[in-house]
Amino acid sequence: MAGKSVSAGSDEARASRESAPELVVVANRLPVDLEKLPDGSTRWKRSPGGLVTALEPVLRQNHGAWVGWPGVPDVDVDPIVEDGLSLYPVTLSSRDVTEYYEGFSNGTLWPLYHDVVVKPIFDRTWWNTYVEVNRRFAEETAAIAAENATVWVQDYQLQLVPKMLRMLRPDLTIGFFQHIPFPPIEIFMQLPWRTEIIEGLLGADLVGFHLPGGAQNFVYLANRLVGHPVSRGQIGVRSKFGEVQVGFRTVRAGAFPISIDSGELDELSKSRSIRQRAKQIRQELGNPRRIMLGVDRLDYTKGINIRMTAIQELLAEGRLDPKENIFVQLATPSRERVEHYMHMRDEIERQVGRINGDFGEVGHPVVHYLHRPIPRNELIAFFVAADVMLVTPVRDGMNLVAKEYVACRSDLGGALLLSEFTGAATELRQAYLVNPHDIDGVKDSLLAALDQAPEEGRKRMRALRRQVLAHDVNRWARAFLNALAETPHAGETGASLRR
Ligand SMILES: O=P(O)(O)OC[C@H]1O[C@H](O[C@H]2O[C@H](CO)[C@@H](O)[C@H](O)[C@H]2O)[C@H](O)[C@@H](O)[C@@H]1O
Ligand SMILES: Nc1ccn([C@@H]2O[C@H](COP(=O)(O)OP(=O)(O)O)[C@@H](O)[C@H]2O)c(=O)n1
Repeated sequence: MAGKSVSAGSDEARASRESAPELVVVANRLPVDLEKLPDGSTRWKRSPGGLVTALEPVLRQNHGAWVGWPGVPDVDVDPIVEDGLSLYPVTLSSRDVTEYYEGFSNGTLWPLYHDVVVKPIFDRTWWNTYVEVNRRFAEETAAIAAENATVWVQDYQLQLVPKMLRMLRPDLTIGFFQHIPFPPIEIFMQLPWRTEIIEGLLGADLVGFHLPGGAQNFVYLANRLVGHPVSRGQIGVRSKFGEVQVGFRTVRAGAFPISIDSGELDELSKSRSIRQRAKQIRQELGNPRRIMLGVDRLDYTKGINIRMTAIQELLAEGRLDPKENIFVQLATPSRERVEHYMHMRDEIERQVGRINGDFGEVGHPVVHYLHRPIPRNELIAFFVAADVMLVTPVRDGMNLVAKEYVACRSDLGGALLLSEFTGAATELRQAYLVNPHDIDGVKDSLLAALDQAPEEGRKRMRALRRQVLAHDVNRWARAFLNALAETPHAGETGASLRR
């Protein structure tokens, strides 16, 4: 792979950086996944998700590059170097996938950062592999980034990369964005490697979070665990950053709530083909009076079991008529070899079976459950068809699904039931907000959303759409990159980007 045998600081490496990328995104996954076909050949498939949509145009404008894992273990793929956007794959072995991705990232950090909803596993072997893989990402990035380039590291899988990268390439301007919640102090303090993680993040010039609370927690921990002087004021949204003084460097921390390509979704959802498909979906479901919808990765943080319990109890109490109300749950398979994910799948599938067993009829199940990825346009048609969208996580960094639903409702129809414990709830105040731990509250709000008067529904949806359409993903990326360009280090190195 390019640059691997050349040390980042050598003259040879410096010379080869003249045409090198000035903006580099580093993320656990590449924007494309390598797919292995039955005949043994491979092909690239675009990865879905807001991150790719957000960053791809900015990267193209700046002849940028993306460093990441191609999504399958044990494949050594060559970089794809193009004028627009270049891709630099980082190879992960099967052991890396088990210990760094499924283990430390998703068996330790994911549950710890999501309020310890399930018990995190603290395994020293996993930690060692996490360090080793983070080093590999840092080395790959150091080898390809242009002199004084801007590097934007993404998410909890790569929290050590900023410090490692700064040591290899002090000329770089480094940003980091955390896509999941950054936990309260008492929870974070459980982590045996808490100081190393904070020091890793402090290698960045700007550390971004979805919410001010996450940024505030980080600043506090930088003082408590590493003893750095820190600012004391309240951190705002896209403004009023926190500061940590690391020797002569000032590290900033800020809140930048991510969003979606709202304009594109709005347009797509108005197209004739999507409208027709939405109508057809209703027909295929037997033209029920009301359709409830859930769309999630199958993850225990998403509260899929909670909405099932609420529906089951409402049916049992006779407050929801199974002949008139249908629930569709679209669940994308996720992290399937991690134990807690297996348990959650079993629990959900038991609930589906029980509800249909108790309340369904032959040919008329109450719950329609699909466990597979859904094509983008099909998903949009479901959003258009649904009367109530159920988003009930026990904790979620943002939750883009909630914003996607709103963007797809130019007809001002539908209602959004939204957990208070999602990042999205801080912006989508006109949703039916619920505490997912309060099942009675969830049931009452679900009925209120199903029975809302049309004018009340339109009023809420109009306000929600105003928020989502005005704050799109492009604005998120620009706000972060502009703040990064204004950090003291960026000023010194003269980093400037076309944005
Ligand atoms: O890569 P996977 O292990 O398959 O997981 C998918 C992504 O899940 C997480 O998403 C988070 O980011 C979203 C966008 O900021 C946010 O809306 C959501 O609340 C988060 O859970 C994870 O953080 C990503 O790294 C994964 O790629
Ligand atoms: N069955 C599904 C479920 C989600 N998705 C997409 O996956 C993304 C999920 O983002 P999110 O922020 O809500 O949650 P995470 O899965 O990133 O934690 C959204 O863009 C969904 O539209 C999908 O394509 N198919």
